[in-house]
Amino acid sequence: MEPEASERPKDLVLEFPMGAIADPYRAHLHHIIPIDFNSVQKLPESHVWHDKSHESLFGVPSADPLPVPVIDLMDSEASSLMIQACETWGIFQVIGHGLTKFMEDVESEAEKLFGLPVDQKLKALRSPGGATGYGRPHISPFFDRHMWQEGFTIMGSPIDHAKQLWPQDYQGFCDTIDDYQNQMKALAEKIIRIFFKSLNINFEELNWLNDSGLSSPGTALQLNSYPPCPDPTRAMGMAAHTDTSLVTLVQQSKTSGLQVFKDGVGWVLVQPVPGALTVNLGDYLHILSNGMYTNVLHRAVVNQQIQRFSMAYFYAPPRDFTVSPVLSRVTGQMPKYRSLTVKEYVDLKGKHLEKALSLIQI
Ligand SMILES: C=C1C[C@]23C[C@H]1CC[C@H]2[C@@]12CCC[C@@](C)(C(=O)O1)[C@H]2[C@@H]3C(=O)O
Ligand SMILES: O=C(O)CCC(=O)C(=O)O
Ligand SMILES: [Fe+2]
Repeated sequence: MEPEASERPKDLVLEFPMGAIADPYRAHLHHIIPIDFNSVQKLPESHVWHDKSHESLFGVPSADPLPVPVIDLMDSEASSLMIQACETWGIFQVIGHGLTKFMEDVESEAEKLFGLPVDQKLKALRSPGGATGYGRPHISPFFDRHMWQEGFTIMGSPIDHAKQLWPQDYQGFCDTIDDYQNQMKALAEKIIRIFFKSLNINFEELNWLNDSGLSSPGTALQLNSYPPCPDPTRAMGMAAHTDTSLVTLVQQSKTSGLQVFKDGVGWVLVQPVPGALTVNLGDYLHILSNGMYTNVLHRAVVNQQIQRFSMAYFYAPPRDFTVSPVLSRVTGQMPKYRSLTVKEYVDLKGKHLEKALSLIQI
């Protein structure tokens, strides 16, 4: 492996000619409408991925990398294991959460949704200014090629889009999604409490638990489908990115595809563990910890045989919350980032994607 292949790429987006519309909130329809995956036999030129900054999609790292840590929530050491995992990896898997039933239910709803005829799915298409509904990844406008993916983004209740997808029969989907979001929210808060405690932030004092007004957390549920791909080594499922969240809980189906970038190693596969949820640390915990906790760079690759699904639950602070490197106050080190509100950060990320962090560096 070339030595530079194991250095985390700094300015990902520079590798791609940015379209005129770099702001996801002003995406053109061609950044939103997925192709009809059933109708293509050969990988279209529009989906051939040019990614010069990383080693080839399926390149195996020279040294056998350590697997991503798997942590049992019932383990008395769970909290310190999570913290350890995030100083290095920025990602771990959790088992022992007792949520298997909810995970199975949501996966079968996702399968049902993406199995609908294309015309039906397009009825729930995300609008150019909108955040929720069916379509390509929100980060699509940053890339000059398309990803081999279709997604469905939910914020709060999915009822409006669900009615368009299943005019008579939307309730089951909505109930399953509501239950799942409630469970994921509780688990996300449990994990965030652990990290906040390590940073001397009192989660209870933040008063996010009361779900009203401006001070409620920003949450989203993203359902992803990656259809079988005729030429997987030349295509990309989900381009490399870090999540705009404190933590993201990712449920992978049995089929592997999620990869994380580990400094000094390169791309490492997150091996699906039955019943496990993957916890990705996002940008906000990275800033709050003054860079101590890694906001994990990750991507999803595709395969030729099996349609792969993933469900990602994003948990972010309320939009008016000021994110600043609190760890620097605790330890006396120099802050690496300037303080800014969640709203400001979202705007920066919408314009600059992964360069957003370097723009707020001190
Ligand atoms: C709450 C979020 C977080 C978003 C934007 C918004 C709704 C959907 C999320 C995703 C989901 C898919 C990957 C990603 C990179 C994308 O394209 O859309 C995510 C993005 C982010 O983490 O920035
Ligand atoms: O499909 C996956 O495993 C990852 C999806 C992802 O990173 C996301 O939705 O943010
Ligand atoms: Fe992600």
